[in-house]
Amino acid sequence: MGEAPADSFLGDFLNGVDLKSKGQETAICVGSKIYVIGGADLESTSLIGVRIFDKSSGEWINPIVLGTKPKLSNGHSAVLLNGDRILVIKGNSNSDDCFWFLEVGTPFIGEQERTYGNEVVAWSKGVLGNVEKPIVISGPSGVGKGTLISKLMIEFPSMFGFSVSHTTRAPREKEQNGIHYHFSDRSVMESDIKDGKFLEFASVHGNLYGTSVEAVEVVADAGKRCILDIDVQGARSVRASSLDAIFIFISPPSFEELEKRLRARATETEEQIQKRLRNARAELEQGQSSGLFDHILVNDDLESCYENLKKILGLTEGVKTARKTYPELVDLPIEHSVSKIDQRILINCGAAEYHKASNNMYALDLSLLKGGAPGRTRGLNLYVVNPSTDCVNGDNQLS
Ligand SMILES: Nc1nc2c(ncn2[C@@H]2O[C@H](COP(=O)(O)OP(=O)(O)O)[C@@H](O)[C@H]2O)c(=O)[nH]1
Ligand SMILES: Nc1ncnc2c1ncn2[C@@H]1O[C@H](COP(=O)(O)OP(=O)(O)O)[C@@H](O)[C@H]1O
Repeated sequence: MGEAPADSFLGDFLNGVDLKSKGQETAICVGSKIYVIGGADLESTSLIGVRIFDKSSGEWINPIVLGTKPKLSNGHSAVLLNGDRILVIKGNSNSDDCFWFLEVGTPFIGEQERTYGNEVVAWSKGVLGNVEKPIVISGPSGVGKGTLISKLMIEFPSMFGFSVSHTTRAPREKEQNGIHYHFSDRSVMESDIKDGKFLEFASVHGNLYGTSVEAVEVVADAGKRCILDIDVQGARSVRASSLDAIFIFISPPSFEELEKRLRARATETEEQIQKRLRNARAELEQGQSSGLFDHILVNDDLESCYENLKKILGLTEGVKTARKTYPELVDLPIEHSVSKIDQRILINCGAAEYHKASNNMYALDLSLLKGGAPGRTRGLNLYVVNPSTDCVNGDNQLS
């Protein structure tokens, strides 16, 4: 791409609140860089593209773009938040495809830029409402993690979803691809890890295991609470990631009992059993002493351990369905304007007769934002503003 002096470049865009737009493109200034969002993506013309104009060098940069990219719409608006991420609001889209975040300076981006040695930006889709925190379950092989998770999924089918990991280990007799694991080639998995498609990965008992961003997202998008069965190294990586989760370590009543269960399961060769038992000692030590886990449960009697697990998860009698807190669906018109007041974004749809959105003004509360790239940005609260009864007072409070 050619060079363009910054001022003449910005002159092509309309002025707005932190927002300059030109047809289907918006330009947002962050420090010495201008992020131009819209237009053709390098991979596909149906996706929103991102390029950066560096004011200090006068050069255009094509950054590495991580995360799922949003589909192009006829118009969007963009607002800079906290100087490190850009909220993109797409017109003519349903509420589940309306709000996107382009991270440009978050700690995640800093980390990725160090890895890639290149300019990086990352998309994450904004999710309305509050799905409860994912649950990370760790513990040595044979302790009963899978058994406890199956019990939860059977008793609460609409509430929990399992994060299906990728692994390079061979399937066991009753395991199905895509249900228990995505059984993968090491080279494919390694290349996907390099492309930023994994939330975490680890080498466990000689094989590669990993949680893809997608595995967690599909569960959350279905409005379900995600359960991850991963090893202690994976739990540590998730703790350091943007995924805000509850961490539970399952411990055996004794090492002898663990060995008994592992042998009785009869799914591993003697050599594999020996390897798992060796690793179990280290895992038990780390799991119980690292402070990484919020809860440690001893799986002695299965039923009482299961009851304790349910207590931790707040599952009392009568709670059987997912508590979905999604607000009504909205379909914002292409022509809309946005303004930012503290942690709230006001979206003005203009006169009702010109568009099919059923309301004129919405407020998007961002004060409880959680997560972010490479996963989803959650906790968006959208509500209708009634101008005749609601007002924005001097403290910038919408009341
Ligand atoms: N880090 C990480 N560990 C995983 C993942 N999936 C499974 N594991 C862990 O890998 C270990 C071996 O799992 P598996 O081969 O199914 O054997 P099992 O634990 O004996 O049933 C267990 O500690 C799992 O928790 C993953 O996606 N990431
Ligand atoms: N509390 C328990 N008491 C006795 N056996 C158990 C208990 N929990 C699980 N098991 C058995 O131990 C074996 C290992 O359990 P599994 O859920 O496969 O462990 P993990 O997923 O942690 O590797 C299985 O045969 C399972 O039926």
